Amino acid sequence: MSPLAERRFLKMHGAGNAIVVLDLRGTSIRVTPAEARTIAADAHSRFDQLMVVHEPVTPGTDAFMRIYNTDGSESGACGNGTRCVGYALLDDPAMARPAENGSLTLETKAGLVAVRRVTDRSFTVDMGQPRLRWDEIPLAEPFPDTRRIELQVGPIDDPILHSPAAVSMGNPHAIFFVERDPDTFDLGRIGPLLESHPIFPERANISIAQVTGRDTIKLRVWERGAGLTLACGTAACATVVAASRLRMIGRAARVALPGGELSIEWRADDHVLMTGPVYLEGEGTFAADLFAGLDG
Ligand SMILES: N[C@H](CCC[C@H](N)C(=O)O)C(=O)O
Repeated sequence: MSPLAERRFLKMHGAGNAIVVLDLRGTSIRVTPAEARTIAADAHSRFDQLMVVHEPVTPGTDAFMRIYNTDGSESGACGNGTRCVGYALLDDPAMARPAENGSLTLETKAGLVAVRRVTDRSFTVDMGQPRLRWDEIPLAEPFPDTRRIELQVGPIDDPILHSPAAVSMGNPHAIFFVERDPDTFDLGRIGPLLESHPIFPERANISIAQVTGRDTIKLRVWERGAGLTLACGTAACATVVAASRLRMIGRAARVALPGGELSIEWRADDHVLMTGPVYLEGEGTFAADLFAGLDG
């Protein structure tokens, strides 16, 4: 029987991004891609990202997080999910441990993030610094200027989308800036084509963004390994950085996504701060036979 059977999880969302939080501290259990896919496929625990909390690795941090997409792939960052983990480690009766002044330092395979409470249901995450060099995104070709890369969708002489920005927030993002409403593009069809384009050796999250004011952006996201989601925190961060680099906005914006609004600031010290809501839908335990069909 899987060591995950009958373990408790929290069902949450951050601005509509479906998140499951699982606490594996005190165990040596590591969720396999197949187990993550199985959890995502169950109606009680479906997620866009699964946030697994492990014992801290680096001294001075509070926990190590592994982040799984619906397809079982792992990501180095998840903004909405990190706010949900912040809530769980500060407020959940079973998961909370004493924390320094209501803030936590969490580690992922991409580095450190810091989360702190703003209000009862709002948290700010310091997502760290954006990675902007072509080989940090990563891209398959040495683009000297990642503010616009040579990539387009549609006919060469009349592309539907072209010249996206490329940014990593610990995970790869391509952002197409458009003049008209992003909802008028068929991202459900375009997204999967671009997610796995050879220019992205680790695939990519694909965003379509419309700058609607000096500090407002409308954003739609096709997520790597998860598909269309109602919100994506790292995409919101990547989009503000990209728009700022292109002088389309200053260094902060409110980003409107289908599931809600996120406030992003690319601070002068190069750290990107994201503030947004968390919502606890409930909790559950994985059925004893949920993983029965998995070999090994
Ligand atoms: N929804 C997440 C992003 C997950 C990124 C994941 N799709 C990947 O990079 O593989 C967020 O709020 O930042």
